[in-house]
Amino acid sequence: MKIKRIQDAILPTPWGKFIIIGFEEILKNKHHVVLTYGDITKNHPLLVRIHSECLTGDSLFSLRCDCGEQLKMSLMLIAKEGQGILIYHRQEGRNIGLLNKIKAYHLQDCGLDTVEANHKLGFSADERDFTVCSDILKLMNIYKIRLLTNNPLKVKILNNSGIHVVKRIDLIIKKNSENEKYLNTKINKMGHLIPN
Ligand SMILES: Nc1nc2c(ncn2[C@@H]2O[C@H](COP(=O)(O)OP(=O)(O)OP(=O)(O)O)[C@@H](O)[C@H]2O)c(=O)[nH]1
Ligand SMILES: [Zn+2]
Repeated sequence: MKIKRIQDAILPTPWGKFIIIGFEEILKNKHHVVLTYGDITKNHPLLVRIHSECLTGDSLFSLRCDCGEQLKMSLMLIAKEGQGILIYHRQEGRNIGLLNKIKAYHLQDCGLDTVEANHKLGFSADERDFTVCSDILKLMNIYKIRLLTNNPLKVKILNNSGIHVVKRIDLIIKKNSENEKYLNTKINKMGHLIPN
């Protein structure tokens, strides 16, 4: 396994006290973060969110996407349940990186959708690799999960990697005029299960 658990610490949030755990992806010198809540040895299949890094949505209040609201809702649902984990998967912009994502946003300002913009920049629609997520789950002895996501592809990828996703749980955020086109593209071109 190419990951190493580096350090645990307490992370108080508006929804309660989580434990933050820093992981290092050794060969890539890349850092990931896991938040756990409660006794995660209990109540398996465990409630899990794999949240892909979105600096603009998670930290800068962007309304272009649903990430910030999904992040908050995930932490709230995990705390409400009493135990669970969130993997903060540091593959910004579906793994094209922050600067390319800003280029993709500019192309979207010019009329392209999120998939067309990625293609124009020479990337596939989704460049993410979820191996590190299943490696982290296995390292933490978590093999059966209920996954918070609207993306059935994530479920398929995890199932194929030896993590049994017993249930997919919707994480629907209300559409607004700023994120409507983005969400509709995810529904129409990327197979996300979000009500129209
Ligand atoms: N390339 C690119 N990435 C984007 C764009 N908008 C958001 N992202 C990134 O998309 C990732 C989140 O992926 P989404 O497609 O929104 O959702 P998902 O993770 O597949 O599915 P959920 O589990 O339902 O959230 C984050 O890494 C964001 O930074 C965009 O316009 N272009
Ligand atoms: Zn986002």
